[in-house]
Amino acid sequence: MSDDTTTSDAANGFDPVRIGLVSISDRASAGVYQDQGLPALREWLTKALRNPVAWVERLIPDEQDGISATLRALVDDEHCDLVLTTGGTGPAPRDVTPEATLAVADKEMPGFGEQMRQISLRFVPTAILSRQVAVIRGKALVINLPGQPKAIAETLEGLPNATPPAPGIFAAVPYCVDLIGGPYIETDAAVCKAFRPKSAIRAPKS
Ligand SMILES: Nc1ncnc2c1ncn2[C@@H]1O[C@H](COP(=O)(O)OP(=O)(O)OP(=O)(O)O)[C@@H](O)[C@H]1O
Ligand SMILES: Nc1nc2c(c(=O)[nH]1)N[C@H]1C(S)=C(S)[C@@H](COP(=O)(O)O)O[C@H]1N2
Repeated sequence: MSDDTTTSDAANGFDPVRIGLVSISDRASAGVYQDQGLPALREWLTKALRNPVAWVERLIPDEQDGISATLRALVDDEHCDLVLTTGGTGPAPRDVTPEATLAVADKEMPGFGEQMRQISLRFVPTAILSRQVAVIRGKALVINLPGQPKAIAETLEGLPNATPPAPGIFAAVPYCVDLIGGPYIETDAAVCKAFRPKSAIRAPKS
């Protein structure tokens, strides 16, 4: 499946961003049930981001080589700045998303997986079953999220207002993308407040 469309106001003064979304599910890709992964990813990111976004979406089965090939294509050919996957992170025999992601890595970013499991433990005791990883490939950040559609918003947004707070992983994404030479990602603070050191913050757009 291929879909590359641009949404939002490209003339709003924010850097354009290319985002790859990959839903990894045997049953959704075979049409046994309707995919909810891509819509959930896109819905949350559309709320959270102020940049104009070009989306590149793929719905694929849990096949390790196919997942790696998709990630390579999104980064090397489609020039995505950020790629988010959903599904295939658990312990079942066909859950191979972390292996497929590590196979295309230049660098591992273990903090994302650690933080996601911390956040998810606030929602489900089975959070420890998710082996999600994040990696850098070239100038792109690739992050695995769990397959439950509701886990997408849970891990990206966290529980910033709970006691104690649990910052969502997306708060660290914009500065990570800065550091690898990508576009300056700006968020709606009401959905997700991006964390950057003061010296890395650009003047806000009016
Ligand atoms: N893309 C999806 N769309 C809708 N629901 C999903 C999707 N992926 C997972 N789910 C739901 O979350 C549950 C756990 O996800 P998991 O990735 O472990 O799926 P699975 O059991 O490996 O099956 P499959 O790969 O066929 O989706 C699934 O059983 C399903 O109810
Ligand atoms: N936030 C959140 N994390 C979660 C879950 C969830 O419902 N919410 N489900 C867990 C379960 S039950 C499993 S098996 C693992 C792996 O899921 P995956 O194979 O769908 O990626 O994610 C875990 N992490």
